[in-house]
Amino acid sequence: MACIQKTLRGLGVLRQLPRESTVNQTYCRYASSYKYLQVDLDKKTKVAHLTLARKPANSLNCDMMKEIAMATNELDQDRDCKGIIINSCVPNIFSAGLDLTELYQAKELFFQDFWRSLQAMFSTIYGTKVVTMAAIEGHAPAAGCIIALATDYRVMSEGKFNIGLNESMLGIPMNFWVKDAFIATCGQREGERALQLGQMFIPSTALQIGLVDEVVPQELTLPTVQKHMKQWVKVPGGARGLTKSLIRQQAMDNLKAKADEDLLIMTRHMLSQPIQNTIGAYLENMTKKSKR
Ligand SMILES: CCCCCCCCCCC/C=C/C(=O)SCCNC(=O)CCNC(=O)[C@H](O)C(C)(C)COP(=O)(O)OP(=O)(O)OC[C@H]1O[C@@H](n2cnc3c(N)ncnc32)[C@H](O)[C@@H]1OP(=O)(O)O
Repeated sequence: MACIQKTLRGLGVLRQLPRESTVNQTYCRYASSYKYLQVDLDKKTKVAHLTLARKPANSLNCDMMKEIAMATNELDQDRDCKGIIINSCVPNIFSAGLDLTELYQAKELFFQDFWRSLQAMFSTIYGTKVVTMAAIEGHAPAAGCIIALATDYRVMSEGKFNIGLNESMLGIPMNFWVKDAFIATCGQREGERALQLGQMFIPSTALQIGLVDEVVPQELTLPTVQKHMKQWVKVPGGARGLTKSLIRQQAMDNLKAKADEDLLIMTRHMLSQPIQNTIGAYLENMTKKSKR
């Protein structure tokens, strides 16, 4: 979609994307194109599955975020695609959020690329006119939650899983477009509470505050999303897509206009010694935990 490509180019990312739409892609082309994703488009149903596939936890490194943005963009331009379902091939984990090993002691240039890739991943999913849904079959902290927030409909599995934006608990201030996406989904009051407290939610509470739309047994999560997708793609795409754009355009414009400012602020925060110490300590804890 021209609008997304314009935004992405405005963000200064995805320079490697082709300018022209690549229609008539085959099933195979998608399946074999990515290192950290499986992308399968069923030309009959016109629904694609974009499966996050970076074991052990689908933590989002810079390349994976670029791949997600590229795959979404390709599908967005494919006349054979009307809907994208994002799910995970890692049992019990949708995504563990940003790859903290890449954020720890990151060099400034690398961090800039990393952060622009996060902006691009979000804005590509958020801005596509194609229907997007998330099948959240496990944990979805921080950037895992951000992917889900960018979609049109979220179904989460019952179980001892967490979803939410825990940044302030980690001593890191929220940035504007993540805050906006959360408030657009859950409302001002829930946003004020959840984001200041850095709250993580179990599925039933996530449902109560509107962070997810449905909670079902794990084995029914993907089938439930597929059922809803079947309904949504029946709605005439032009009208539905334009309505979606109308609703989301302002947030997209804001992100585009303030992307550089966001990058500057986040570079200052994330590379500061106190936050680097927090990330280091967090990583150490995770290593200790997985050795136990
Ligand atoms: C601290 C910096 C925050 C920056 C905030 C910036 C604010 C701006 C806006 C927001 C942008 C988004 C920020 C983020 O996404 S920061 C990342 C936040 N993520 C988390 O806090 C989750 C961390 N992980 C977990 O809580 C658990 O792993 C999880 C519940 C997801 C799964 O638990 P489980 O017990 O099943 O699995 P393990 O913990 O044993 O993990 C398996 C292996 O995966 C590695 N792992 C997990 N998470 C990450 C990660 N985020 N980055 C890198 N690696 C990760 C873990 O170390 C295990 O590895 P090994 O098997 O090799 O030991």
